Amino acid sequence: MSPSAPASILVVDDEPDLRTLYELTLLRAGWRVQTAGSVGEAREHLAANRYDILITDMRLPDGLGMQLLQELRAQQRSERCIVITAYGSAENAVEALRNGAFDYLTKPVDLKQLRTVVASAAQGAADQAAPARPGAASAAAPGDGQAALARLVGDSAPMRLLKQQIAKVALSMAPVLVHGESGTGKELVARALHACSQRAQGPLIAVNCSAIPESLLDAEFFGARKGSYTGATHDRDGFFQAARGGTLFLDEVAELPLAMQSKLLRAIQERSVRPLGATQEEAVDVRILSATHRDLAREVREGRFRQDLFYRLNVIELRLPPLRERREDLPALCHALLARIAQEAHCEPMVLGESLLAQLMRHPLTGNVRELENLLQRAVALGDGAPLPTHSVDTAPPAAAEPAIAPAAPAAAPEPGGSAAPHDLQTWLDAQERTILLRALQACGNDRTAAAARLGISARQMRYRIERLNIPHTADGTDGSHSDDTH
Ligand SMILES: Nc1ncnc2c1ncn2[C@@H]1O[C@H](COP(=O)(O)OP(=O)(O)OP(=O)(O)O)[C@@H](O)[C@H]1O
Repeated sequence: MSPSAPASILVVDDEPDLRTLYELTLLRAGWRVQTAGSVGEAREHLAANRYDILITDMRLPDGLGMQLLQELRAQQRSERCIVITAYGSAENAVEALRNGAFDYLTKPVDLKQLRTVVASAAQGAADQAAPARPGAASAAAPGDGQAALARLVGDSAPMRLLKQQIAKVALSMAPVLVHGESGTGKELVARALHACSQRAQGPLIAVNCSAIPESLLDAEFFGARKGSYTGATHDRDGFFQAARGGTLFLDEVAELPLAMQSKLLRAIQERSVRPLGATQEEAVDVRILSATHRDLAREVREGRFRQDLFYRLNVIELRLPPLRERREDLPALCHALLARIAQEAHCEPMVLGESLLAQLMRHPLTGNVRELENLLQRAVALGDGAPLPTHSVDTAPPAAAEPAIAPAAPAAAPEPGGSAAPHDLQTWLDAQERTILLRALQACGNDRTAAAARLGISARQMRYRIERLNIPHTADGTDGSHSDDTH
């Protein structure tokens, strides 16, 4: 397709009335359309012509629309496929997306949604066909996409595979679940997926699901009308509306309470949301990405996560390898992180000494890249010669209640109100917070709810902070059970 020519579309449906309805809708929107009433007829058209988009019903008199999808894929054809599935048939929609469909539509097809989905597919086809500018990146990962992939530092085999997968799956509307331990870079993956997609010009709204108080979840996700709750002084958009035309990234999605999971499922299925206090649903054209460090299948088995939502979010799963599986990335990661630290501090990057690198190579780094970043910040603050803490942050014996990442020298860890300034405020603040949380947990016999109450924060906030700071399951370092892990 030349970037200026209207997209060409093949519509396959056995019901003549529907075929005509789709054809007229698409012609009126300015696209070129041909139609077929069966798999056989579609095959003939596809043998004779190239299209930008194939729209096919699932059930056809002589076979399944999915067969056409698989054949196009086997022939490595570039047509983007949109599958029309029966209402409520999540299996077909998910199977189509896993088979490489660009998107799906549910019967009865909403004509406005048809136009939106086709416009999105046509846009992607035009991007693919646009001649690459000299020095510009490939269509699969345009300039911003390449930059976002480059920000994901690492050239080890698992990272190379991951980057290939990102560039590939970014191109459709399929929901992606990013799975990886804390600090492995799940948010960076989500950003790269967005930047490599044709929605890159649209917004990316990243939401930390564990950080939102339960009572605000509805308004935050779906928006609220003026007066719908005390303090709602004006209409407010929610995350879904803010992400229109772009991507909604649900980080720590496993932490959503079950009631919210149902509402989220509905919003994804219906592609519309109803703001608090509103009478009408609003259509939202949003791609959903999500991430978790938990084993979501296990959360489903144990009744903490809805199976149907898991199924919808996990159409494509990307696994982020922990740092211990790609130790060879350490030097490049250190280099990139030191450059970033220097840029933020407006100083020259520290040159990584052999002995520090050797220490890092031996370090457990169970807190992954985030822990590496903290250790390097500490090394910059204290000088390369300072020995690293011997334990990883989340395996350090907390009985000593000394945060492993806390700068050791008094000058680097001043008392609040003291005259000396910390070299790195964030690391210092994190260290203080970690110590306070550990003390509260110890004082409350590891009861997180009680510790949260003692500190005047909600249990959700407590859980979020504990995870952010890689605090072990029990404040005495033993492997006890969670006391407040209800969802
Ligand atoms: N491959 C990488 N290259 C460069 N920086 C990275 C990489 N992976 C992670 N980081 C950095 O490590 C920090 C943690 O990354 P990020 O927040 O994406 O992790 P996460 O997996 O989402 O963690 P959590 O589950 O705790 O939220 C960030 O500062 C991020 O920029």
